[in-house]
Amino acid sequence: MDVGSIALGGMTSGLTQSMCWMLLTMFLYIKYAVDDYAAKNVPSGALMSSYDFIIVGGGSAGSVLANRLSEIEDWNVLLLEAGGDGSEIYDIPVLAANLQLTQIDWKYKTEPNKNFCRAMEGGQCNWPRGKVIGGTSMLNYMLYVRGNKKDYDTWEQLGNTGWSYDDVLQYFKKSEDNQNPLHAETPYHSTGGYLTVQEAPWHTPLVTAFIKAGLEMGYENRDINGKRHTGFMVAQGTIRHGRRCSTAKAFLRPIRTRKNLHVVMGAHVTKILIDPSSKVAYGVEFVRDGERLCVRAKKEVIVSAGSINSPQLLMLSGIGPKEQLLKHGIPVIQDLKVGHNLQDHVGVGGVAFLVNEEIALVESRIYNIQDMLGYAIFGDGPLTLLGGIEGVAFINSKFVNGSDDFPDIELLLAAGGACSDGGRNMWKVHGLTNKFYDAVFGEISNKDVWSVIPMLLRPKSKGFIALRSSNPFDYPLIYPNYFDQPEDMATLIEALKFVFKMSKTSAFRRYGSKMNPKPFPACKNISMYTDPYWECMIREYSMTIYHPTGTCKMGPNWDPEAVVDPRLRVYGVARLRVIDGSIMPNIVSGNTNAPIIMIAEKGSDMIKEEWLKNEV
Ligand SMILES: Cc1cc2nc3c(=O)[nH]c(=O)nc-3n(C[C@H](O)[C@H](O)[C@H](O)COP(=O)(O)OP(=O)(O)OC[C@H]3O[C@@H](n4cnc5c(N)ncnc54)[C@H](O)[C@@H]3O)c2cc1C
Repeated sequence: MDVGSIALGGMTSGLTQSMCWMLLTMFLYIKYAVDDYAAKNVPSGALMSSYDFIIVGGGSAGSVLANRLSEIEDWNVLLLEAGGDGSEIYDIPVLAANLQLTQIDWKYKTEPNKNFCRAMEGGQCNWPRGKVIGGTSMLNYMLYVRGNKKDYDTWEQLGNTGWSYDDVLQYFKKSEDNQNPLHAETPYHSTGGYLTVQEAPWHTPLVTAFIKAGLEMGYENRDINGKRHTGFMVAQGTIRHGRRCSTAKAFLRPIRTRKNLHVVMGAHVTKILIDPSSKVAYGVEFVRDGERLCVRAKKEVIVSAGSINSPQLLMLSGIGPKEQLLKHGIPVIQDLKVGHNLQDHVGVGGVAFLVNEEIALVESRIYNIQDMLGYAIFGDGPLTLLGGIEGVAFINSKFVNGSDDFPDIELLLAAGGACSDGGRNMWKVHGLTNKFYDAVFGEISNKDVWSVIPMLLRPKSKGFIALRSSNPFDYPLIYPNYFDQPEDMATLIEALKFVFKMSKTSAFRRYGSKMNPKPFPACKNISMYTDPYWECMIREYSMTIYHPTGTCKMGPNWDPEAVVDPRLRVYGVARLRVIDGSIMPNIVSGNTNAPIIMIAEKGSDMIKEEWLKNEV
């Protein structure tokens, strides 16, 4: 599906809206037509036979690596990306959800499981991932969240030397250009990095109500990426002048003219070439425009294809669980627990509260000439909202000790809900059946609502990724195993109870907040607002918060599950690293983009340390 038509579909109904759409598109076209979005796409004929480093995947991590490694002028770097170039249309923050199910999304689905995503088509949850330069940072919701200090200290305690919070803070700061002076002047933030971080320049009154509700419930309004983690905050995002700041824009666009970096798009890597006797990686094989090509790596191959594709590529190349590789007829080079340890943040959707004033984001209202021009010319207005998310909070359920500052629940405030686009697209993006949408949201379509998506920060349930076949173009099998561990469900129920209570604070009562009275069809025989009812809602409208991690786990050599060592080198295979979200031993207590950028910053430095030392 074409991005323009689906992303901007809501703008195209009616003559005026069509004109608005045309004006906006023309403006963005004239402003940027002369430039490539992120990089010049090198034609196959101009490729060299070998490069010092080959990076597979130009996503959140891969774009950072391409930049940092090509800082060394004597090194030649090749970045291979399966998707194409970006576009200014993808950069309109409020449209984030509309980028899903388009050609820049891999459009993964989980295998059906009766414990979750029951209201979804085929009982499968949609798992979007970016297939474009910038990867998932190009279709994410742009929230800038780092997680908890204890996450990284735990990584170190697990035997990953060099990954404590004190070690990694410098790498968060290295990439950051925080535009909020109140944050920037603290020891936790910095300015001048490639990645712009700021609040959306425009807000609805709902975010003020959210912060006030937090105060009423005993939580402070604070920088949740600073000294303490627990609290409520107006979200900061990876945006610049009100537009998305993907890693492609941040890290690749400024270095377009570097001669020692070749960026190749539309290149699907099908295999890492490894000498089976010496177990040394020496290149990659990829398919581009139907042609099979091979390139050699003089120093290293770095796999940054994300938490689904990195394990798939390793397994296709002979690195993975022995029984699984043999089942698919793949010769085993190294028997490792690739694809295991899958962790994701699961939440619950559809928790919508009606308000009695026109203060929320309703699609048909925000697509007007004034707001579009405000966006195009000044980078302001409702189109700058981070996928509609305005507030972030970290709270403690009864299962954790509040004084530890290690919250177990994150809340995301959306100034709208699944019904805010009048049933045009959001239900498809969430994978819901048409029947479910009509039953629950039909009567409140286009009404003013706010929602909170609560998410579980440290799930105990773990899943895995497995090969479907040895064909690199077949999608792998995804088993998230949400709620396998009962504690996960118990915590999420507490989160829903908190949100319900929050809707009754005076801050939200001021707008007459009232939960959507329509029960979920499968839950209608259960008393509303009881624990069994909340559980039923969670199992029906389970939602990934899109953070799969851990499938190429980093760990010390005594960890039987480890795939890479603390320097991100694949165990048993020389000159091969994995650097992306898949290396997280435990998922961080927050959104994953900033931590993955940090991982790539640190990974780049480790590579430089090792190779530059050898070259002296
Ligand atoms: C809808 C959505 C909303 C999100 N919102 C947020 C948010 O608000 N804040 C936040 O912090 N995080 C968010 N995330 C998560 C975050 O964006 C991701 O965790 C992060 O971008 C993943 O980075 P990565 O480098 O591991 O993988 P990716 O960024 O996915 O990069 C992998 C790249 O490799 C390419 N690739 C894969 N296989 C191959 C192959 N075989 N050959 C060549 N190239 C290949 C892919 O096309 C892709 O470009 C969101 C994610 C989604 C999907």
